Amino acid sequence: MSKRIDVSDLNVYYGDFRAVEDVNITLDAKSVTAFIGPSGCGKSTFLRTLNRMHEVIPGARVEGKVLLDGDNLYADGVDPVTVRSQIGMVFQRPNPFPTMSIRDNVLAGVKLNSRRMPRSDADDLVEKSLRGANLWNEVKDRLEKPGSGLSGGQQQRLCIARAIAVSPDVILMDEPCSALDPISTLAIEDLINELKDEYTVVIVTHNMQQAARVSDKTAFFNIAGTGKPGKLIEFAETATIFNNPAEKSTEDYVSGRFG
Ligand SMILES: Nc1ncnc2c1ncn2[C@@H]1O[C@H](COP(=O)(O)OP(=O)(O)OP(=O)(O)O)[C@@H](O)[C@H]1O
Repeated sequence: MSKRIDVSDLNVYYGDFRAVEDVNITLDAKSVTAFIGPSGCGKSTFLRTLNRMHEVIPGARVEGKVLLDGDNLYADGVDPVTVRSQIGMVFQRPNPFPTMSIRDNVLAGVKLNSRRMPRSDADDLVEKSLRGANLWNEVKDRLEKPGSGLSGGQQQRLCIARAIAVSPDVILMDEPCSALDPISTLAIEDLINELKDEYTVVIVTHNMQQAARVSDKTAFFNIAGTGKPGKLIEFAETATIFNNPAEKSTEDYVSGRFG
């Protein structure tokens, strides 16, 4: 089930360094939100705080609130592993488990959450997830072969199948197409468009056309200089960000004048 994320007064630190300052934003359910901005402005750092993935980085910490349909992900007693099953993540480089079969890759997250299920239920889930990731027809005859035998674009769709197999509410994608060729990129973009019927999708991208093609709303982040924190400058409907932004720095960035 797709859920809304409300972020308030969020600051992110690596040790003493404040990497992201005072973000307030609402990410709508059943929609795609794109994060854009120049290198180092904190897009990935901020994205990771939405499912507590930053906690695997020593010294990384947050102040502020992230609510998933009203429930604070940072409240006392909330298990980050549970958070990550509600809010899945797809990374820049496709990262299937290389020696694991395609089938077991899809089921990897489900097994991690220690859900045991009968073989026929697992088969159904594998098919449903691979269909959901637009990969089923390409792999249905080789489910027992290793995930590493797929093309880069197929591997990324396998990772998306693995993410949706645990029935998350939200899918975070950190530059999911940056390692892919144009055809595979279009396949992922089509898929993102379909995923928003069921999930809240957030995507970090350096590709302006991609942000314009796939997202409903766009958040522009910027940084005043090296050593300064990244900030959310403007957040609006994607058409507004690209055609009629309120801030000059947004206009400069989307028109390619910097970044
Ligand atoms: N693991 C880390 N430890 C310390 N500092 C980090 C770490 N990861 C990122 N940073 C710093 O935090 C700031 C934001 O980095 P981040 O990777 O979030 O930016 P970004 O906007 O996603 O950049 P890019 O577009 O280049 O991927 C940068 O100054 C970066 O050097």
